[in-house]
Amino acid sequence: MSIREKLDISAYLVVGPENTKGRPVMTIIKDAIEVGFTCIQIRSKVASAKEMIKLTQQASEAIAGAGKSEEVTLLVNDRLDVVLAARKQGIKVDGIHVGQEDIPVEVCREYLGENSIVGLSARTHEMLEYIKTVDVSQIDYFGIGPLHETSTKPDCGLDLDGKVITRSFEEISKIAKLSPIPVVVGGGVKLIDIPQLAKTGVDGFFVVSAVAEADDPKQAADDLVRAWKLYAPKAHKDLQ
Ligand SMILES: Cc1ncc(COP(=O)(O)OP(=O)(O)O)c(N)n1
Ligand SMILES: Cc1ncsc1CCOP(=O)(O)O
Ligand SMILES: [Mg+2]
Repeated sequence: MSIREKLDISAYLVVGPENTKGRPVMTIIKDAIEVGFTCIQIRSKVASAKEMIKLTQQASEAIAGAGKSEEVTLLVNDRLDVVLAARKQGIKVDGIHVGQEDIPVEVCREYLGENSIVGLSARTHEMLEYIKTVDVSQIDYFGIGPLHETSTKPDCGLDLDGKVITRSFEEISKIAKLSPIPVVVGGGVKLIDIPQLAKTGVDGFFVVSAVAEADDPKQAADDLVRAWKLYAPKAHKDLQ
């Protein structure tokens, strides 16, 4: 099976050095992988290209060290240059996540090739219509949100008039039904949201602070994974 066919975005950690309260990014990534996170995105708005490549390499090694190279997907946020440079160095990195203001998905696909993951943040304005009608031929999943406003990304969900639009569970359910490709929801997601979020039928949740800022990141990650598996209709029930 190709990495695109077996993509699992059910428990998705987005993380960079600015999110960990000074703790090593790699410890948090290792903890998340160990308890069952299925996707890791390296995201930093402050790290240099060199630092991003190093983080990508360390994350890739952490995934391999856990024996999960075939099941945990490693993506880089925004930085096509970092993915290409990492691959050039022989690092296994599976693809990229981009937003509406980033490098177009067609360009990402052209440079990364068919056997890569390209994730896209859905447009905030008239999201439902956008999800129904946009050409998804180059995309593997949509990132949508926010569920709640979040200080991790204060501009998340900013509509054309400058107001932050959060998404209700009802709206998320509609999106899950209508989207031709998998959907992952993030932005303010906490453990308490997981039961309702899982029942909307989306394919997963993504978090930064619920894990990276937690007093005990490993416990927080474990709680999230267990809750998702308990409540998501599509999830494996192996932890019950
Ligand atoms: C899984 C996932 N979904 C959405 C985003 C947000 O991407 P974007 O809109 O490009 O914003 P930045 O993350 O680049 O600030 C994401 N990173 N991951
Ligand atoms: C919506 C979004 N997109 C990329 S980071 C982010 C914020 C998620 O952060 P948190 O899980 O800390 O609310
Ligand atoms: Mg982006």
